[in-house]
Amino acid sequence: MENSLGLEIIEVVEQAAIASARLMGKGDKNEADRVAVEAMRERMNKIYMRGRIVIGEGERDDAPMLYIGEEVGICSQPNAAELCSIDELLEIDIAVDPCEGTNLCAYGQPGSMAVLAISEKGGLFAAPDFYMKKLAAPPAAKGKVDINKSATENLKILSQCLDRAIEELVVVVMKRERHNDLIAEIRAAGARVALISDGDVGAAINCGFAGTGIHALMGIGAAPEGVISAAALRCMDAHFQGQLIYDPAVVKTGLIGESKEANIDRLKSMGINDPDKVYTAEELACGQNVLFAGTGITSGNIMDGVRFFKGGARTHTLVISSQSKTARFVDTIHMNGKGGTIALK
Ligand SMILES: O=C(COP(=O)(O)O)[C@@H](O)[C@H](O)[C@H](O)[C@H](O)COP(=O)(O)O
Ligand SMILES: [Mn+2]
Ligand SMILES: [Mn+2]
Repeated sequence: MENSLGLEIIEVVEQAAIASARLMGKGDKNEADRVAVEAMRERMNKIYMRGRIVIGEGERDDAPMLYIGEEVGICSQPNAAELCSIDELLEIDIAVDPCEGTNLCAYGQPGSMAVLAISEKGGLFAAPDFYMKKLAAPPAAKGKVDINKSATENLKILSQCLDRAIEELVVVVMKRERHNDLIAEIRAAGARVALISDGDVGAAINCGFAGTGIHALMGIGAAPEGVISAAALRCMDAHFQGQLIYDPAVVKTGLIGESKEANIDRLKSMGINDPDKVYTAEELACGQNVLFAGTGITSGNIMDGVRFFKGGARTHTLVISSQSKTARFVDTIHMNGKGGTIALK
């Protein structure tokens, strides 16, 4: 999968990032999202693959978005058998967030990125558009920290696993009312809190690398983003746990259905009978082969954002593979064919 689709998948996130980056700082998050979706779909439909979106923009069957269940790629066409090889006809599941951190992009803030994860059919958890309580931590703490433990206990464990004082730990938390108690607890335990307005996929991935200055992600974000984060962290052997949040009272903001009871029924109808189950990274991205790719739209801790120059654009992409156990940084110069000097710096 990595060999046959790797480069194509990189171009999918690169094209989405370039499209969104043209709208960076324009204050229009919906448009930044729309162009990324269109660019992603256009590029995906040029790939010899039989793809199905399992995490996308929702079940909108006639919306011009990458909707859940949408089939993408040349080998999804009815006459695919004539066009594609047996390998290309293998079904691929895809989780996308064409513009993760639309607000960040729209307001010219760091950390927005175009991301996706792929695996063979059934290899990614088809999470409902609910919220998810998340815990991400570095490989050294994998399986040792636990989302069922308090933040205070987890910070003690992290401190031992990383061999640094709690005061030297930084935990990323989304700045939301629902996290006020969590933030107070982390601070009281002695650790430092990095508050983010958006973009918890990037925050989770930061935990997988040493040297980012980020040691954990705690709190509640969106479930689809949780699956994409889990895919990346599973490939890195880092820690990720997620638990669906179905009670609107816990989330405080955002619309997640009429009531807790109605949400439990919705989960049951999707085959999720234990709504309180804690999922590991390996359960959320259980495929034998999992590939994550993300291109910076605006610059962040790990990836540079898109830089435009007279003759084209330059992108920075992170590709993480469970198959080859690699995290690759791909620095691409896109030439628009109209001449102009390529700036190396
Ligand atoms: O910040 C986020 C927004 O994602 P997007 O809509 O693709 O730009 C995500 O990283 C969050 O995980 C999540 O969507 C968020 O926490 C849910 O929104 P909110 O109700 O504002 O907390
Ligand atoms: Mn997102
Ligand atoms: Mn998005």
